[in-house]
Amino acid sequence: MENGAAPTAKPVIVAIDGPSGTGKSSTSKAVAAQLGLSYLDTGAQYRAITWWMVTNGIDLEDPTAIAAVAGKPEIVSGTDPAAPTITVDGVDVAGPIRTQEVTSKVSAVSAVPEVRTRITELQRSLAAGAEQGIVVEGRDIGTTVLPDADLKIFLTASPEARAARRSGELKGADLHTTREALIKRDAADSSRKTSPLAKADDAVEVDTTELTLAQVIECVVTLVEEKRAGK
Ligand SMILES: Nc1ncnc2c1ncn2[C@@H]1O[C@H](COP(=O)(O)OP(=O)(O)O)[C@@H](O)[C@H]1O
Ligand SMILES: Nc1ccn([C@@H]2O[C@H](COP(=O)(O)OP(=O)(O)O)[C@@H](O)[C@H]2O)c(=O)n1
Repeated sequence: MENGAAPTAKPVIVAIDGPSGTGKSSTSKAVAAQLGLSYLDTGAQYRAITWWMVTNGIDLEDPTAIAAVAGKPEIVSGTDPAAPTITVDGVDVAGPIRTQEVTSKVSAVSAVPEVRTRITELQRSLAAGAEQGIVVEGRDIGTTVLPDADLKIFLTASPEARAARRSGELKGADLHTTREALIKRDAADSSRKTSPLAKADDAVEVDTTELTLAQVIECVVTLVEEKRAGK
């Protein structure tokens, strides 16, 4: 090696997709932290643009109205897995993007092609700038945003397991209502025309229903290490 410098590993790009409550965020954050990679929660970006539209009184029943202002808010994502951040026009929206109102409206906003084009550009630019590599989680990362990712994972879990995990987070939330809302959002995300929630042909599917979070993390870390070792 010239100058005796240690060989630097090529940045690794990992795409993790799947429906709500399958463990994408928790797994992606932990894998990125363990392997020294950046981390991007793309759902947070769609939630952030939805929050801006709600706050600015945009008619979310009208895709043309959404498209007309899709370029207006400035969305900035911090990609440190130990402390991910999200701001809209300089305002920290990490809390407000998790309200029931935003959750119930995000699918309508994320289905609009102009919104997807805008957010996809941001995602590609963050992935390209990640020096060590990045774990990007969402719905269309392996299929559309980063089709050349080094590793693609598609997480699944039964609707019952996913609803139980979500209502555990939303303290006191009714299990049946949570399950119905989750199934409705998955259906909307899977059936939209532009870049729907889908498993890429070359993604590794991991059913997390019977696995602990620690087991899922270990499984993904092993898959990344195998890729890096060229297996
Ligand atoms: N394999 C698992 N077993 C049990 N709970 C899990 C598992 N994976 C994730 N969780 C929990 O389920 C909830 C939803 O996980 P999250 O990572 O936010 O999913 P997603 O990003 O796919 O919506 C979190 O409270 C998380 O701690
Ligand atoms: N790559 C992505 C990520 C999220 N989304 C949209 O953003 C919403 C919120 O995503 P999220 O990852 O925060 O959802 P949860 O898994 O936290 O429930 C999804 O329901 C989709 O409508 C998307 O369209 N494409």
